Amino acid sequence: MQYISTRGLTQPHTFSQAVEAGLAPDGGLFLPDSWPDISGKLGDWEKLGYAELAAEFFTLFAPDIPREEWHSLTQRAYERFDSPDVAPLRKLDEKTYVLELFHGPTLAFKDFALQLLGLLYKRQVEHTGKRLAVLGATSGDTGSAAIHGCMGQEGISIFILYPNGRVAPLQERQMACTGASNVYAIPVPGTFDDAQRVVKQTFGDTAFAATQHLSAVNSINIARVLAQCVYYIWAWLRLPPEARGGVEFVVPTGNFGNVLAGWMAQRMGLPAGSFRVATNQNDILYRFFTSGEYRQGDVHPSYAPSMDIQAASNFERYLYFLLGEDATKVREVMEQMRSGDAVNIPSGQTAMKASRMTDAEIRETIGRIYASYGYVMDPHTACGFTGMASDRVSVVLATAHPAKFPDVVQSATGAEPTHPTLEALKSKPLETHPLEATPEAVKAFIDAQHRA
Ligand SMILES: Cc1ncc(COP(=O)(O)O)c(C=O)c1O
Ligand SMILES: N[C@@H](CCOP(=O)(O)O)C(=O)O
Repeated sequence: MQYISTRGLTQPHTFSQAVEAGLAPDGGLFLPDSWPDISGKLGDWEKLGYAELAAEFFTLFAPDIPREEWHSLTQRAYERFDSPDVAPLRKLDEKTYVLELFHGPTLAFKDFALQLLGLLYKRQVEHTGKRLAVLGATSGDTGSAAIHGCMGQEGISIFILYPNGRVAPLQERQMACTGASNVYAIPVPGTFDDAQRVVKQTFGDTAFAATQHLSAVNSINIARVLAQCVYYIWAWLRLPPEARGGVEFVVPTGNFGNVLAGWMAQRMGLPAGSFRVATNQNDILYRFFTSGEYRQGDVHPSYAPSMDIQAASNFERYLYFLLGEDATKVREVMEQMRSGDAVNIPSGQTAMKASRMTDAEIRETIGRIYASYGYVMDPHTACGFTGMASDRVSVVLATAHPAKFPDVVQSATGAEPTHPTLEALKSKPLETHPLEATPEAVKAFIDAQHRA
């Protein structure tokens, strides 16, 4: 299997090459050039543990890495999760399940891909001898998960840009209190979208990217999305058989990587029913899926800060399919979006459902679900608990631990959620490297800190 770019101007890459690059040199996103059919494998996969399932899944997409090595990689990636199930599926009632994706080292779903990606980077450094500069933007969770996947690793420096003052205080501590010498937590002015734009512009300097061995750690990296497909398969296999076919996955969404992973699993033959994109008040995706118009607006800080996003990177992968896998059309539409114009796209048969929530509704929902089930959830997960389907089972993806966002959770439930990992961070010194939000500033900083 090879990996092609959504913009059609990049030579096909192997899995390892696509992972190393992250973003395709033509500015597009990598996708597999063919899709395996997993429907016949689900019966065998039902007996596997999480790490084994992930290994079997990846052997279909990355034949350049031997199967035994995949098993060793996934075993190591998921051994630090604090639940034996890795991704436990909790039943709230006959119609409602929660897939808990916050049992990894940084207490957010990003650990599923980033623990593995850290090991893939390590392997890459060992195989090629090249020192990698890993670069990413975060609205809070990707940054800490990426840092925990890479910190202390020989041959890797990691640079994470985040919007100054717009991530939760504990998320910032997870990035800036590691004490690791290869980690650079970089607050920049503006929003997550500004940080992500600067990261993409930095990759746009292909000579710089090549000289510094730059790799993208956001879900623009195809390994991120593939790793996230696995927990949809896992959850589907854990549902009662009669609930599986129609199941609706409800996915708190910002950069569109998480829900795209589920949709891709369905495209490979996972017989899931439907997907609902759950947004906060930054509702560009809600507006798209309900009207067909993709129009960027201003970002407004919310109780679910990791989803304060208006320019969802992975939407480009979805667009590629909506536009009939026509890379020329993707280039045209992406250019239209870049110049700030609204874009109208027929959503057609592949349309997902969508919902949105204001801050007041998020707080009310956390309180209501706690009162009804005794279940405490974080504000991103709460965005999923509206407009539940009445005719089928729903699985809501719980994307972060409530203790990462103690203020809103405490105001909704009356009790402060805590976690020992986060408590330990409170007394540690913060080390940040503030920069201007420009590719020039970022390149100069990487140049000064990273020995390629
Ligand atoms: C806690 C949490 N929930 C949901 C999301 C949305 O995920 P995605 O960006 O993959 O759509 C994010 C990040 O955006 C997040 O950090
Ligand atoms: N919510 C994310 C935003 C970046 O998403 P990614 O999946 O593209 O890395 C975050 O926590 O940073």
